[in-house]
Amino acid sequence: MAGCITMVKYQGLGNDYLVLDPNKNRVQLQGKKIALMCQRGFGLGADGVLYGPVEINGKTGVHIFNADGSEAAISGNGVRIFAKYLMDQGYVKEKKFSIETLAGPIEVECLNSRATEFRVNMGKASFLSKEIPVTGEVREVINEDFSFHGKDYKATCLTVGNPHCIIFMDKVSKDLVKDLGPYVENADEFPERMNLQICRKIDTGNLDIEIWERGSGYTKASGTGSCAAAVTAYRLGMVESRVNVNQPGGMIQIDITDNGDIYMTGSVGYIADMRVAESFFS
Ligand SMILES: N[C@@H](CCC[C@H](N)C(=O)O)C(=O)O
Repeated sequence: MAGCITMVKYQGLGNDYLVLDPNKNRVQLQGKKIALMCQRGFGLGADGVLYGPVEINGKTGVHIFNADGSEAAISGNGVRIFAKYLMDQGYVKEKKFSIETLAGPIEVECLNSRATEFRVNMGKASFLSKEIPVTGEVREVINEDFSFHGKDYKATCLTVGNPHCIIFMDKVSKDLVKDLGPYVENADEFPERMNLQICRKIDTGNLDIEIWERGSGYTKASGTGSCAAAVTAYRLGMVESRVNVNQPGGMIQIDITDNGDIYMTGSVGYIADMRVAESFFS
């Protein structure tokens, strides 16, 4: 249809993204337009936008944007969604391939014929303050005292390509993370802002998390958030190396290898092909 932009909507455990393919559309992406696209009232409604396939470091890659238009180096659900998009569109025929992101190359493996299950090597985590980043002297930020919105918490911070703060609680809920999330996301200690997961240990093989995403707010699932929660619980000796991370949108399975690689296994669902009026981008 003349004068329209095509986008494809997918979800990973209810964490929904719009895929905008520059090979099929001539558009200039700007933060405020991404934010408008993601709005659930005046826009198409999504937790973020995946812009690709594009060339990153000479390889096939994707740019990942949050609902406020900010760019994230990595998204776990986003990478699984983009892997499905590449297969659905015929860009990729193999079952194992790599997707380049601003956090580096991510190895993905399609686990079924419908391309709805993927296993992803998300790389290694770092708890080092200067890599996350967290202000203050260089140290590992493990079970450290923080004060958010006038209340004291023990928190662990790490990067899995993007920054995460993990706070263990006896009870987690949507209300709790929505109350605390904005204060953690924008705390002075976090120069690049922060993703928050509040986390409850169910047993040595299961965690329960609620998520407040940097740049997107409350979401039903987070792949990198699942990795961050599992690796933190493992580092603190709370769980085994295989952890089911339960969250409102479903369960993501995390495997931590002896050399510290984090494997994430989870589902992806196609939602719709969308035609968007070009005026929407003007
Ligand atoms: N939901 C995503 C995380 C997206 C990026 C995050 N909001 C950030 O800004 O780092 C996931 O599945 O990892």
